[in-house]
Amino acid sequence: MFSRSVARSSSTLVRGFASSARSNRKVAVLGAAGGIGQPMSLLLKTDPLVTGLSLYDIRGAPGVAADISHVNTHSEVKGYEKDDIKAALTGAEVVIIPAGVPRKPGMTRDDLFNTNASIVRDLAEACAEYCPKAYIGIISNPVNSTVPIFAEVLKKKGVFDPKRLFGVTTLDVVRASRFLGEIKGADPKDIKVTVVGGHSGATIVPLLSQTAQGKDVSGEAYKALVNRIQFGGDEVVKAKAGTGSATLSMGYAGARFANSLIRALNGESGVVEPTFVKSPLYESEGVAYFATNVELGPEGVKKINPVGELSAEEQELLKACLPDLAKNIKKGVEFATQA
Ligand SMILES: NC(=O)C1=CN([C@@H]2O[C@H](COP(=O)(O)OP(=O)(O)OC[C@H]3O[C@@H](n4cnc5c(N)ncnc54)[C@H](O)[C@@H]3O)[C@@H](O)[C@H]2O)C=CC1
Ligand SMILES: O=C([O-])CC(=O)C(=O)O
Repeated sequence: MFSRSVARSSSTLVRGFASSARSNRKVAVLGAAGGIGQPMSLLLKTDPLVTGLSLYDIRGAPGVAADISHVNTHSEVKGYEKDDIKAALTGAEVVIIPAGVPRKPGMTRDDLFNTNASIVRDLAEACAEYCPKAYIGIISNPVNSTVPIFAEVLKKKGVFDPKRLFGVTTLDVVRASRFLGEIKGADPKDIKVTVVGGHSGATIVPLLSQTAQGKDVSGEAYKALVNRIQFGGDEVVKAKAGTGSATLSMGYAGARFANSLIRALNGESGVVEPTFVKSPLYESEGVAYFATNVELGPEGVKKINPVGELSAEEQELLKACLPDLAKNIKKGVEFATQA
């Protein structure tokens, strides 16, 4: 489906995965049999840069792996049962984690904390033990808290490297480019919107003023667009009416993030993805993790870009984001350090 020659000339998943120098890259997906895990694993199977896929879940991963393994691309696929996490993680260079429960209508992402915090903590312990040098992308919500939890566990185990841990916020930029494209009648592939902050409601801060197509959106249209980007997840939760949250668009976004990361690890320069990482930008305000455009390199995080020039509206959005984000981060840190 994604041919190598087409992939080389493309920078987006729409035409195929962007590709760079060939290397061996084993990717583990934890939560691989779930709503996100399955389509994301399928997309990773079609990525020419992924040479091995290790699919782990507490239930159902061997079946998903058997199914995906028939797709005729070169990578090897293996599925692992609940007690096989050691084998699943050993040798993994990139680990993407969508394990955990999704929202139902009426819930916030923070309402998932009680269930997902301990899932993420346990998976962090396993990663610390079996793949301490891996580059890890966290999808499990609430991302604003699960990333700090993961970091604290790695710190306790003495293996935390802030350059290797990422909260996956790619879906926010995917949505922003699609929604802005819709109102402008433009192809989303030509629209790049920087989205900063965190990954829930008011902590999601789109910087429309920094895009050619977004800077003249104003008044009610601006408010509606910002609201749709901030609450795009709720739109899907409502439409799915109790059966879950975004899975297919997240599978796409997660595979895109993994592809960018691997291209950077392979030495491609100029790979930039927005992602929620340990960041100095607002640390003095109690916000030790923050999403901005991050330049990725062979070491993982190469350069954390500042937010850049903000409009008056965006300054207000950022002001509203920071205290919420600080609370979410503190909650995660306290959970992991007290546990
Ligand atoms: N970062 C983001 O932008 C987004 C994050 N999410 C979050 O992703 C998470 C997963 O969502 P879905 O795939 O829709 O849920 P799902 O319920 O369909 O799948 C989750 C999978 O995780 C597995 N699982 C549970 N505990 C596990 C453990 N300890 N180890 C390995 N696997 C485990 C389950 O068996 C299940 O197969 C949710 O927390 C959701 O809120 C969802 C959409 C976007
Ligand atoms: O809304 C949710 O719960 C899932 C999510 O993070 C998203 O779709 O952005």
